[in-house]
Amino acid sequence: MGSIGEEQLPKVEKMQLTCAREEKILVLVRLRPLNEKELAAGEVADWECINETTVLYRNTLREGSTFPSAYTFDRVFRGDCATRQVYDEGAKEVALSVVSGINSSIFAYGQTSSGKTYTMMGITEYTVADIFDYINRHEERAFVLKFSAIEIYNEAIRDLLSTDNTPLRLLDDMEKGTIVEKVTEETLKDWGHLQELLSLCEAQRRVGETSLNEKSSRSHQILRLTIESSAREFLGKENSTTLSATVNFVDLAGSERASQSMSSGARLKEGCHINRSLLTLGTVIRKLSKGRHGHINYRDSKLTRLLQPALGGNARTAIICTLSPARSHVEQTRNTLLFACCAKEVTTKAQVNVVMSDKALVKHLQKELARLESELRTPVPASSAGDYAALLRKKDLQIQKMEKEIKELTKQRDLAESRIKDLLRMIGHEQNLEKGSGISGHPSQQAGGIWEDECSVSESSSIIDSHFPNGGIRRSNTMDHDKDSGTNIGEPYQLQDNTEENSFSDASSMLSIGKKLVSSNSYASLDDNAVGAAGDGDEYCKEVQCVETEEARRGNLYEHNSTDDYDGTLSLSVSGDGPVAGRGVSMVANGDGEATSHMQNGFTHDTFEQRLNHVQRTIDDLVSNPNDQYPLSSTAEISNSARTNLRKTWSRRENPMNGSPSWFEKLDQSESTPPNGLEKQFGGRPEGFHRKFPALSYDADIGKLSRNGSRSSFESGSTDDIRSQSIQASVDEDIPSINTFVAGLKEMAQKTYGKHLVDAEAQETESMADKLEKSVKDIGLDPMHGVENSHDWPLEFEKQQKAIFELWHTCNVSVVHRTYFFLLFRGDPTDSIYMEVELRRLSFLKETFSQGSQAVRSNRPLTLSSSIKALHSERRMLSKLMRKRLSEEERKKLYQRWGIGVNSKRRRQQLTSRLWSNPKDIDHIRESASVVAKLVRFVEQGQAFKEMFGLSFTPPSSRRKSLAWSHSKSSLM
Ligand SMILES: Nc1ncnc2c1ncn2[C@@H]1O[C@H](COP(=O)(O)OP(=O)(O)OP(=O)(O)O)[C@@H](O)[C@H]1O
Repeated sequence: MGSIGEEQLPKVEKMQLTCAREEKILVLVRLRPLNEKELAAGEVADWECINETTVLYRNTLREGSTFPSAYTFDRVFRGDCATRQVYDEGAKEVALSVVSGINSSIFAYGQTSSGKTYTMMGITEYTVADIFDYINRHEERAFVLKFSAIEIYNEAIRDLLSTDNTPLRLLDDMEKGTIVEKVTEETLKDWGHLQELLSLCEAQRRVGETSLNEKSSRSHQILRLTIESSAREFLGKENSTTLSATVNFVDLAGSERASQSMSSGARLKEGCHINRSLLTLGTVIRKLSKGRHGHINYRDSKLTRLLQPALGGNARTAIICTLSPARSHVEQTRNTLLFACCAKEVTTKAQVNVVMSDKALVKHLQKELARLESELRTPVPASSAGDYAALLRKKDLQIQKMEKEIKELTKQRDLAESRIKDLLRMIGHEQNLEKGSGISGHPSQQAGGIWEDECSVSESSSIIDSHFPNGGIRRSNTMDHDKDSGTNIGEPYQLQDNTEENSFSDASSMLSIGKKLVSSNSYASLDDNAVGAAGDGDEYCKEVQCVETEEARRGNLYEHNSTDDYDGTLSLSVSGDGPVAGRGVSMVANGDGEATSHMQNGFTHDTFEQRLNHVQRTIDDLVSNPNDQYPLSSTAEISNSARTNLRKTWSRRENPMNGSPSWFEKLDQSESTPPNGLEKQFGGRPEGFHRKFPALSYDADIGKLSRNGSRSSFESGSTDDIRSQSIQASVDEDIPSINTFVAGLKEMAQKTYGKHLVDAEAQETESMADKLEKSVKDIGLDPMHGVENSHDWPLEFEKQQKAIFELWHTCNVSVVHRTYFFLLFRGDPTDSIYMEVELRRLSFLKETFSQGSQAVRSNRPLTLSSSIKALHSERRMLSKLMRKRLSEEERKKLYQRWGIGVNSKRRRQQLTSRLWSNPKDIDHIRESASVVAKLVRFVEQGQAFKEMFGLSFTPPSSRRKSLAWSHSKSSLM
C-alpha cells in the first residue's frame, strides 16, 4: 500500500479535503516552579499565572513599563500543575487528532531547564497511551502504527533508534513524502514494544548521561508516530481506503541565546546551528503569524523543513511554552512569551488524510473521468438552459435591430444612387436635347421662346430638390419622360418682351440646370433662324452646378451633413466646354472621403478650371468676332485659330497694369485666397454702390450697348474698319482691353486659387481661413472680414472699395484698369474674391514702392516712378481717344461738367489728368469711370463680361439673379 501526500490525492479526495478546518495554533504556557538550585540561589519567582489563560509578570517596578506585564494564551499552567493536567486540558485534543486521520504536532519551546523535556515526556506517554486505548476500543478497524525518533543537532539529523548512530537521510525521504519507518508493523502493534521504544529513547538519553545530557539540551528531538487505520472488512481488498496521519512530539533545544550558553570554538558553532534552526523557526512563525503572504523560508533549516506541515500546513498544532519563573531568567522568559504570542496567531489548516490502495485509486480516477466525460456529453442542467434561452432571446433582438439598420441603410443607399442617376439622366437628356435641336446658343435667340427670367434659380433649385416632395424632380423628369413633358411644357412661362435684356440677362448668367431645362422645353418652339444661328456656334459656355442636400436648402450649398439621406453632398458640374457633345461632366460626392478636400466652398478644381476656360474662350470669341451682330450667345462663333491668335497676342502683351504684370510674381508667394461661397444670405447689393453714371449723351452707342456690348471692349462700331481701328488703337495706345483685363484677373485668381487648392490637398494644419486671415492681416487689410456674415457684406464692400481706391491712387494704377474693375465689381458677394486679389496685389505694390524696391516681371521693372510714367502715358492715350471716341459736343459737355474751359489750352489733357484723381470722392470716381468707359468702349459690356463669362466663381444665387442686367443697365444709365 502506498502512501500519498496531499498533492498526490486524487481530485475527488482533494475536494473532500477542502473541507479542512482552519484554526490557530494552540499555545499553552507552563510555568514551572523554582527548582532546588534556584531556590538555593535565592531566586525570586517574578511570574505568576493569575488565571487559566494569563501569566503575569509581578516585578513591574523593576521592569518598568517598556514590556507588557500580562500575557494571555489559550491556556496557562502554574508550576504546581501536573503534566497530566497539561495534557488533558491542553495538548490532548490536538495530539489525538491523529487517530481521526489528522496530522498533529506538539511542540515544547523554552529555554534550557525550563521543563520542555519534562513536559514532552509526559505528553508523549499520555498520547501514546490514549492512542492504544483508542485502538483497543475500535476492534472493527485495523491499525498500523509507525514510530520514529530523530535528533537534529548542528543541522544534522540522526536516528535515535539506530544503534549505529548513523545520520539519517531524512530530508530526502521527507521530500519524497516518505516517512522513515524504523519500526515494523508487528512491533508497533504491541504496546509493550512501544513502551520499550520509549524506554529506549529514554535509555538513549541516559546513555552517556555525562556526555550527552548537555547535548540533548542543545538538540531537537522529534518523536513521530504515524497511524494508519482502515475498516477491517475492506482490508486487503482493492477498494480499501485508509486514514493516515502522523503526530509529532517535538522537544526543541533551549531557546536561550548562544552568548548565554556558548562561549567559543566548537560550542559556539554548536550554538549557532541550534539557534539557526530556532531562528528559522522563529522567522517562520513570525511570518506565518502575519498571514500567508510571500515566501516562507521553511527550507532555511532542517527543523523547519521537517516540521513544515505542522507549521501552518495540514496539521493541528499545539505549542507548549515552558517558563522558568526565576527573576534571573526574565529575559528568556519574555523571549519565550514573545514567541508564544506570535505562534498563537499562526493558522493551520488540518484535514483528514485518506490513503487509497493503488487499485482503488485507479478505479476512483476512472470513475471520476467517466463522470467528467458524462458532464460534457449530457445536456446542460435546466437552470443553465434557462440562461441560454434568455441569451438567445437577447441575441435575436440584436439581430432584428441590426437587420432593421441594414434595411434602413440600404434604403438610404438606394435613394442616393437614385438621386445620382436622376441627375446624370437629366444632364444626359439635356445634352441630347441640345444636340438634337442643334441649339447651343442663348435662349434669347429663340424667337417665340417661352420662359421667364425669374425661373432660373428657382428651377435650379427644383432640380436640386428633385427628391423632395413637390420638388423639381417632376420638371426634371419631364425632360426624360414624355409622359410628364406636357405638363411642364404647358406651364405658362411668360415671355418678356424685352428680349434683349433677357438675352443679356441670361447670357450673362451661369445657366442653371433648371433654366436649361425650361429652356429646353422652349427649344421645341424655336424658330429656325435661332436654331441655325446657335447651331453654327461650336462653342458655348455654360455651366451647371447642381448641388443638393437639405443643407443646401438651408443655404449651405456645399457643406454636407452626413445625417442626410445621402451621406454626402452631391456636386454635379456640367460644363459647356466646347461643342455641346463634348461637354464634360464631373461629379463629386462629398462624403467623408477625399472628395471633400477638393471642394472649396463648392468649387472643385475642375469647376474652377472650366470657368477660367469659359472666360478665356469667350474673350477669344469677342476678339475673333468683334463685329458680330448677334447677341452674346452667338459670339460662340469662334475658331480655334482665332483663340490661338488671341493667346499669342496676350502672351506678347504686358499686364494691363502700367504695362507690367510683375505683381503676379509676388502673388505666387502670397497666402492663399480664401474659398468663396459668400453668396449665402446675401442681403443684396449695397444701395450706395448702384452705379449712377452721369447722363452722358452717348447718343447712338447707348442704344447699341445691348448688342455691341457683347463685343470686345475696344470695338466700337459695327464695321470691320472701325473694329480694326479700335484694335489697332488699343494696341498702339497701350490701352488694355477688357479681355486683357479679364485675363489678368483670371491669372491672378488662378494663381491664388491654385495655391489654395494645393494647400487644401496638402491638408496643412493651418486652415484656409487662418491663412487668409493671417495674410490679410499681414497687409493690414481684411477683405473677407464680415463677408462670412453676408449681412455685413455691403459695409465690407464699401470698406474694401475705399481701400482699393486709395491704393490705386497711391500706386498709380492704370485708370482703365480702375474703370474696368470699378464697373465690373459692384458689390456682389461673389466679387469678394477679386476684391481680395486686388487688395493683395495693391498692398504688395504699395509696400514695394514704399521700400524703394521694384517688382519685376519679364525683366521689366515696376517702380513708383515707372508707374507714374505709365499712368501719364495712359492719360495721354485717353486724351487722344477723346477726340476719336467723343463728338465735339460730347467733349464740350464734359469740359463744362469738369470745370474746364471749353476753349482752354490742352483741355483734353486737363480732363484726362483729372480722371481718377480724387480717391475719396465716390461721385468723382463714378464720373471718371464713366468717361474712361466711354473712351475705351466699355460702359455696359463690362457687366456682360463679368456675368457671361463667369468671372464670378461662385454658383448663381437668387439674389444674384435678381440683379440682372436690366437692373444694372438702368443704373448705368
Ligand atoms: N513542572 C515541573 N515541575 C517540577 N520539576 C520540573 C518541572 N519542569 C522541569 N522540572 C525539572 O527541571 C529540570 C529541567 O527540566 P528539563 O530537563 O525538562 O528542562 P529542559 O527544558 O528540557 O532542558 P534542556 O533544554 O536542557 O533539555 C528537571 O530536573 C526537571 O525535573
